[in-house]
Amino acid sequence: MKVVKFGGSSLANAAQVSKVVSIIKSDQARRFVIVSAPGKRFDGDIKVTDLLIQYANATLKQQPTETITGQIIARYDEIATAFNLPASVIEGIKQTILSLPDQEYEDETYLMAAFKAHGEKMNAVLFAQVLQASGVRAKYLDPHDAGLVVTDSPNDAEIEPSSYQRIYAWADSSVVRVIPGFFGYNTQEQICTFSRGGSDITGAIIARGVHASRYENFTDVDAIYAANPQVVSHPIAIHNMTFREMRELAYAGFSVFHDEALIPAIQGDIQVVVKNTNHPSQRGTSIMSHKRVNPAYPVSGIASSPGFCGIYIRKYMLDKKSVSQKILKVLAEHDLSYEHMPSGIDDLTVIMRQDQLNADIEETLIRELVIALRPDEIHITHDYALLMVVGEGMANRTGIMSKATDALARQNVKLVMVNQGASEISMMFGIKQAHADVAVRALYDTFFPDL
Ligand SMILES: Nc1ncnc2c1ncn2[C@@H]1O[C@H](COP(=O)(O)OP(=O)(O)O)[C@@H](O)[C@H]1O
Ligand SMILES: N[C@@H](CC(=O)OP(=O)(O)O)C(=O)O
Repeated sequence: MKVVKFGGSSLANAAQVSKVVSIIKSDQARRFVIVSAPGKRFDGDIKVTDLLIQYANATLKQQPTETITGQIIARYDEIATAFNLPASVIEGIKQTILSLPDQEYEDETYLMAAFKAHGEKMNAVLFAQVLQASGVRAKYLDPHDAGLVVTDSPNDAEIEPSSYQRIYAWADSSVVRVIPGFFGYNTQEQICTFSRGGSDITGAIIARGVHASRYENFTDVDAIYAANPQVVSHPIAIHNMTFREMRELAYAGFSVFHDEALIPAIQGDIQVVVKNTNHPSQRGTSIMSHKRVNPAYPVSGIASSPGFCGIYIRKYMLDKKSVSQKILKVLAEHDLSYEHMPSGIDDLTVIMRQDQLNADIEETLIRELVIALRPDEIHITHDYALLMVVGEGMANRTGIMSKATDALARQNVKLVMVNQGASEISMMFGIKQAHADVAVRALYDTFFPDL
């Protein structure tokens, strides 16, 4: 039995939804369908999740919301009309969207989570009706009834492992179950979402829960490519990759699959196949625990991710143990997380995601670090990107680092951080965000010559 997830691009309008119906009808093994909210129909369009975020913010600021709710409801109406669904379906969706501000929420963060989640919830309700109208025996299954319980972190939740046993109770369902992605409920029965792009996570959780033989993730590309196709033109497709390669690449910018979604798949040892809704017969990319490495191509992929900053600290006679403990304490007090902390004899840089900070938090952070560490120098540098070279074939190979740094030097890409050794299948560089695309292209041309 297979679990299939369709991303926002696959459900953006009625024409895309028709393709999804055909994909489900073409394989009886596709029993659990996870849906995202309608995504972008064209460049410059707005995803329903982003419209819902605007709606939540307008509600919180007590601003008018008619225009935004009109845009949200129109997205579902377009699909309901194309499939000739009864008027009661769109009426139900409309009333649910309009009544979101009238519900009770513990605070603003729970309100935001509940508004966002309704993009997927309404789409799953609608898509179950579309399937029925197309002759498929299908029913909506809410994450609550599926037993999908998550941690109490309204907009960045994680699965509670006890959920898997409850989900398993649905494994023998006699009808196709349509489940909204992206959210679950905490133990107080409040909606909490995963991080953005988190419908991939729901798909993997359901796949592990029902012991699926395969988790198919349908999107808008024929495969996962060795580099982002928006950066490198016509990159080579990766048809087989390992879980750990995908996890590192997803972390470093391959936004096609969420890095957290690999964890349930690894735990359940479930093959993940990324496929294209627009070309479902293409083989796509298979992600499993093992693969045969081609010695000619030790590198599988090159990724870059923007939005990092570094707090640079210089202190002579730096006692690493006490300094890092003090830094971690200050960060924890502000609920901030860091990604890397490379250090030298007198220097240390804390690399963090910049979206956690603003001018006020930065000022406080620097003030508290000065008090805690008495550094000789401290400053924050913004707009770094992390650049990652990943491949199972890199383990036990020499010369890869020098090839990479040579290629970057030829393009005048300055390295602010290098990390090799944390994982035997990857190396990481900190570079200026403005250099990221040039750097990805330089590394791609080096590791995939003549392709
Ligand atoms: N290495 C890569 N291979 C394929 N796609 C990539 C890669 N890196 C980034 N992407 C982007 O990921 C997009 C698909 O992911 P996403 O937008 O989340 O789709 P969905 O709406 O199906 O969830 C592609 O359109 C592509 O632009
Ligand atoms: N709709 C949510 C969750 C998601 O996974 O969406 P998509 O499948 O379109 O990436 C988001 O935009 O974050």
